[in-house]
Amino acid sequence: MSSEPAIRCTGIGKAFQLYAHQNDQLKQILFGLWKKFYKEKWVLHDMTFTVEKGERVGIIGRNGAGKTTLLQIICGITMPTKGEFKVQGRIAPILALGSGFDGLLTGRENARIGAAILGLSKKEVDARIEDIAAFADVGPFFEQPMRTYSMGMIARVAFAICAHADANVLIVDEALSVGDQIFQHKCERYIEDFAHNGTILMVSHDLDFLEKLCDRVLWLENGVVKEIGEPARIIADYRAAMDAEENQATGA
Ligand SMILES: Nc1ncnc2c1ncn2[C@@H]1O[C@H](COP(=O)(O)OP(=O)(O)OP(=O)(O)O)[C@@H](O)[C@H]1O
Repeated sequence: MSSEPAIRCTGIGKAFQLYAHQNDQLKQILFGLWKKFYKEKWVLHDMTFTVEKGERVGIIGRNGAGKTTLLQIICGITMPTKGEFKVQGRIAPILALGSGFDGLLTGRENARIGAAILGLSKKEVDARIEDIAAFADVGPFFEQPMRTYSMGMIARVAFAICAHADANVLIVDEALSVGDQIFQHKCERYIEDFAHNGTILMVSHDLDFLEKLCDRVLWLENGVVKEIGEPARIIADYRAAMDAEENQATGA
């Protein structure tokens, strides 16, 4: 087994292109060689960190800090503007997978496609599809088009596929927040179980769960790593910063 980390990010930066007017995008395509018709919005800056094989790393930070964007880069959904990243092993991107579902296809059809995208052969998909259905536990909706699903039901199917994909790197973006309590606990048990053998990189606002699960926590602020290290310490610092800001805002 190679001693390379499961995830290595080196100098990752991400800028989105913001267009002031709708037709600026067309102008950019036609005349972009001569003039820039967009403003760059940098949301990640020079992010360098590694996640070792078998490590559980949580990512925390305020809304808009760049957590989802970072996970999307690591999952290959969006490209970094600067820097490089490398992932060793098979990724299961929980929730990100759900955003690729086709609303016209049934849960079963999307689950088959999703599992294949994650690398399962047709034979493996055939063997696991009923287990995926049972894990998702959306009842007869599994045979209905996914446009009829609630957010929580979409998350259930996405999570179920990832849980059966033989992945060794689990990327979780707030997957638990949209599920009901029963499903949340089922996912938590699955994640805790997965943590015995696999690598986990997980974004969550559930600080208690991250503190219990993770070996390290990364605090992302305005697109930079503010702190990374021992969960209890980082989470205490983060809570103190949030409390101080809230007190300032409310004049308490
Ligand atoms: N496609 C896009 N185009 C322009 N800006 C974007 C795009 N996607 C995200 N952003 C911006 O990037 C920043 C980081 O967003 P991101 O979703 O990564 O934050 P986050 O930390 O996951 O937030 P939250 O906790 O609210 O989920 C935000 O300012 C957001 O508005």
